[in-house]
Amino acid sequence: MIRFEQVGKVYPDGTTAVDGLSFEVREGELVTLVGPSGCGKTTTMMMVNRLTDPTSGRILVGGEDVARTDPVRLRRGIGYVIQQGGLFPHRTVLDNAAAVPLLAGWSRRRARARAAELLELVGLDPDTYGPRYPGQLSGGQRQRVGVARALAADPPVLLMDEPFGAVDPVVRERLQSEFLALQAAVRKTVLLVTHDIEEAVRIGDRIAVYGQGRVAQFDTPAAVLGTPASDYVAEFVGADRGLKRLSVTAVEATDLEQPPVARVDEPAGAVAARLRGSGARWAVVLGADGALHGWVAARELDAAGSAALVGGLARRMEAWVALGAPLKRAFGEMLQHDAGWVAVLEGDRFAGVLTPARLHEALRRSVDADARGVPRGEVDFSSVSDA
Ligand SMILES: Nc1ncnc2c1ncn2[C@@H]1O[C@H](COP(=O)(O)OP(=O)(O)OP(=O)(O)O)[C@@H](O)[C@H]1O
Repeated sequence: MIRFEQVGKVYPDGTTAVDGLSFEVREGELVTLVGPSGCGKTTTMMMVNRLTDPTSGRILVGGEDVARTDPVRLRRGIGYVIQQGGLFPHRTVLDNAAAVPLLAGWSRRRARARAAELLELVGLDPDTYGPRYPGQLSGGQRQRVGVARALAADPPVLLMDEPFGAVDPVVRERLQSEFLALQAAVRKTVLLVTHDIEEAVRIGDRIAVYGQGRVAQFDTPAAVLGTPASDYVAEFVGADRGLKRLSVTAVEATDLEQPPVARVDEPAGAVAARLRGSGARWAVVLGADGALHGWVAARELDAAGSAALVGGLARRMEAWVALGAPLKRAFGEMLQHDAGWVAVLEGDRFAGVLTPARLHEALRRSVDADARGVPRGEVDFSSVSDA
């Protein structure tokens, strides 16, 4: 969808910003460009929508050479999100979000209706935030408006330059999750610049790791972490790449243990006897439909009358993740709730539990798979919640 063919850029003062760039962003794919400051990431991006032109090679968007495409027409199909949102300070949030459709000649009414829809989509209530000015928003809210504005004309391609750069780490992670959920729904072809390797591996389908003006490695996050192409890449992704791997390895069904299970409508006595038989100290409690209801301790079953129903004794399951979520999320849940395990759900059905030992095995499996070049289960980021 976006294809770089031997692209080079030398600025008029003689600075070589990029040299010999060749890679392709497939339709619906999110590629992150990551690298140290000044390595040519922004220049790469600006050549796609012709804010600057290459001095050698060519760039194709949807099969068309951008050098032969009228810049105005080209930019209509390419949303652009820049750091801090790049909003017009003297226009309301609603009018900022409506800016691109208005430029494209939509009526004010239709553009505003579309803007309101997009604000809603990025989690901003249009009635509350629409009439405000950018100065009256938090950094994270401004970024969201920036994303809404870029999406308003429904362009197939999105360029994002450090879109989550100007906010604190907690907001940043939330914006990333929200954006990934949004991207799962809208499936744009995205080129996203960041200098944060953590962000690059978390959200990229593939990553281009930049050295000075060149791509040092172009591959999936798992491959970049697992088998860095050079010492430069290894150093850039960092010594803690084992930890980063937690972000890109999914919780799979085979990682799970199956604890004893009880139904809400079972009497406590029967379940207590079952647990005594197996030596287990607790059981997972499921509703009649197989959905997770909570958990119950053997001690509490013993203390209750044997005819009491398990459903009334169960406690809420605080620590849980969805199947396909990254291991990092599962580990985070364990730490946050001081839990020895987390429940894993598939939809709202209980799939099993992940224990620290199983988490460690999953991580090993992921390292081994990379060593053998075996593709691993995909991390389902839509399952990443902000709770
Ligand atoms: N208009 C320009 N004229 C001359 N040199 C430029 C111009 N714009 C950028 N450069 C140079 O080109 C190189 C690449 O810059 P670019 O902004 O693409 O890097 P970057 O990787 O996006 O950096 P950062 O992460 O700091 O934004 C740098 O050496 C920069 O100084």
